[in-house]
Amino acid sequence: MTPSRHISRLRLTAFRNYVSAALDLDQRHLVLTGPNGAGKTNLLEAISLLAPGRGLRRASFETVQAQGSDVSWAVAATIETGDGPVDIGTGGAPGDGARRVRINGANARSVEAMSEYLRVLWLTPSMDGLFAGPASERRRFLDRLVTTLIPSHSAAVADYEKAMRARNKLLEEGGDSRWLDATETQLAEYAAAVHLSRTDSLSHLQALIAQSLEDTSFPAAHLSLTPLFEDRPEPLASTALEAELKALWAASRGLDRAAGRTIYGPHRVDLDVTYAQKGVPAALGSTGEQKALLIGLVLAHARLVRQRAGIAPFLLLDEVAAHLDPDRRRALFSALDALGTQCFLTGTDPMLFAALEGRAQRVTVRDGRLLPEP
Ligand SMILES: Nc1ncnc2c1ncn2[C@@H]1O[C@H](COP(=O)(O)OP(=O)(O)OP(=O)(O)O)[C@@H](O)[C@H]1O
Repeated sequence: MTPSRHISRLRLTAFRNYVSAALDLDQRHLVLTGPNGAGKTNLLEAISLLAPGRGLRRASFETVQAQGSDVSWAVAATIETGDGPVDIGTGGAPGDGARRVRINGANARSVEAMSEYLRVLWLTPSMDGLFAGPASERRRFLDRLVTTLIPSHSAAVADYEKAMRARNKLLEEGGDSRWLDATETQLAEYAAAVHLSRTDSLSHLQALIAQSLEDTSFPAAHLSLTPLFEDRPEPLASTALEAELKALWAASRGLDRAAGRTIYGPHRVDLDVTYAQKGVPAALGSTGEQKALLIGLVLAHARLVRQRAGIAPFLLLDEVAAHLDPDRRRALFSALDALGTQCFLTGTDPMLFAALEGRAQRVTVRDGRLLPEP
């Protein structure tokens, strides 16, 4: 059994509409209610920044700085790990596009260092259009999923994209073929790593979903990547995949030069999502059905992180309960309890969380102030 972790203290300074706020927490879930614009999502966003990346809004760090304040923004949390508390903090100076991370008072060597102590997953209303929206959103969703399992994945994707821009520039400038050879060798190395991490993570997720197909509270998804090559199967071994990609790019230089971009590669694949039981594309489901599928996916993802990384992830569920009928809401709360992880839920109506009874702490949010309820 994975030891449960929880956030026992949370502090926000000059973060969006919070001037300064602190909250003591126990192991239970946290329910945040309050009127529109109170700061509920902002608090979830603050927690999402305890993971690598730009958080659940994908905002720039200049934007999270409280407007009109010249105090540096900061989010700090004490995590109870089972081996004692760990203090994790992140923040940046006003106008600074970067952020720093501190762990137990010392500067961390990288943002990924936080992943040793906690993982964070989220579901927000902005993900509602995931299945019917552009492929780039699904790739981003997939890469976040992979990064929660393999923290170095986001850096691998960034390396791949950088090498691809270098290749595009060389093609545009009519670069020397030896430079192109070297760039494509490097690109193939990054591409194979990115692609294999994606396929590997998806196959683990699929295996875990298959084990719980009989639980129909939230429909199970079947996920697959569109093929990397149009006319042949993909090699499973890294070196063979690198060789195939290198050959493909060498052969498509003329085409890519004319197009002004690299046409083929892992940056073009799409994540196909269907209902596992019905085999129907996810995008054809009703609004409520798509939401239920997303919830099922996030629950499976959380179980996978717990199983593979050995850390039960914190779950941030923004305005999820409002979309569910009472039976599904109860099923969601039971599923959250079964995960054995601390969940943070938001909503405007406290009645939506009545079925959670004593299993959650409640906080009212008003104008960037946190008011715990007795
Ligand atoms: N950098 C910032 N500085 C100060 N205030 C900000 C900043 N960014 C956003 N806000 C304010 O935060 C508020 C939005 O908070 P948030 O999105 O957390 O609301 P919410 O409680 O989730 O509301 P809803 O129920 O409508 O989703 C808005 O009033 C917005 O103007």
